Amino acid sequence: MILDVDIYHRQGGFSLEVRFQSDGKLTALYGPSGSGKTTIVNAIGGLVQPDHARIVVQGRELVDTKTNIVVPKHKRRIGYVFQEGRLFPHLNVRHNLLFGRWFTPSGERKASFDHVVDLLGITHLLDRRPSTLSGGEKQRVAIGRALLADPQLLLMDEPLASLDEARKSEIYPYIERLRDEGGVPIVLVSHSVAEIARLATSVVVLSEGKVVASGPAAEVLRHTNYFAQSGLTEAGALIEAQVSGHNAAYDLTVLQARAGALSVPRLPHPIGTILRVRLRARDIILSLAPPHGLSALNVLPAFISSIGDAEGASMDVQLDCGGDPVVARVTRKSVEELGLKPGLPVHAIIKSIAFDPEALGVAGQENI
Ligand SMILES: Nc1ncnc2c1ncn2[C@@H]1O[C@H](COP(=O)(O)OP(=O)(O)OP(=O)(O)O)[C@@H](O)[C@H]1O
Repeated sequence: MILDVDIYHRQGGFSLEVRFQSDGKLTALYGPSGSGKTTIVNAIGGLVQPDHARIVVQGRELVDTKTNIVVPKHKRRIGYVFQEGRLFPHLNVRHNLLFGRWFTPSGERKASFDHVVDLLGITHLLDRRPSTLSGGEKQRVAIGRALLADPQLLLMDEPLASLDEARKSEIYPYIERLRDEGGVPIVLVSHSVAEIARLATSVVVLSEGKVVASGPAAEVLRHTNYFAQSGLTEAGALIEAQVSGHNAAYDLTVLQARAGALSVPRLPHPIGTILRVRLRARDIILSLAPPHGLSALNVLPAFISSIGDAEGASMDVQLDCGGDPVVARVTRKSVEELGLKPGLPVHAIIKSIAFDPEALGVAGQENI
């Protein structure tokens, strides 16, 4: 187990009472403002001393208040990346990166400088000062600095929150590589369902200091009711699909998933690339009969596997599309009128807009 967390902590009028485990390479903590995400991260990192807790990282007990174990912050081997990079302005990138190393005992220095610099694409920036870097470049250097300290866990507290959408998209591939090739598990605090759908392998959903759901990303994201506020419209299924061809005449790329073939606006990825595709529940319509005369390109045959509880006017209908789990958010009225029930064969019509570039990420092996 990478992470085993059990915390009870009161601060002011807020009480945090959380218990979760994660074996994911990238565990996302998701929840509205004030739900306790930063407090958890700070308790793991040693910046907050919880009232009662047991925190185990990679089998190493960092805190157990029952037996009075509290490993001091500087001995926890936890890397931190904050929202703003917090680089030293008077040091160039190379010296900022090397700064992280000084605190690691020389016998435990494993991360190779060249590998980290290459992984994050910052080789050409080594002689520059932080003031000359873009926001995204600064964050990549901050991540590199944390990695070079050879942490057992990397905590990232909304590392992209201060960046605009273009800069975020620029940095996602590096976080994906870090997740897949960096060898250090990551805990990422995020407000954005789109971001966690792209990056996370495990998700912990928090609300008012409690865990609402936790588990593999694909499983948690399929339940739209966990994302009751801003995230509701972003939740849905995560499936893996392989680029199987490009259609130059129509500017389309064809992806092959277990669920079937999916056409999306042309992508730059070569044939064979495995992508993580997000099918938002709100972008899926159900039909009993195979549709005709429809502009949507993607229609997948499916069976209803279960129907969730009603949430106001809507319900989540969980589908089995050739082995791929897909979810459609439909009105209660439609569920009744169409007679939807488990076992019924249906056709899932996917509006092409669901395949925006943000919904596609390169999938590492076994990440879904
Ligand atoms: N030092 C403190 N003293 C008292 N209350 C605090 C303290 N630090 C945080 N809190 C309260 O604890 C609660 C959880 O805060 P926390 O920062 O963990 O939430 P969060 O989910 O990370 O929020 P955000 O997404 O806004 O960063 C909030 O109600 C906050 O006001």
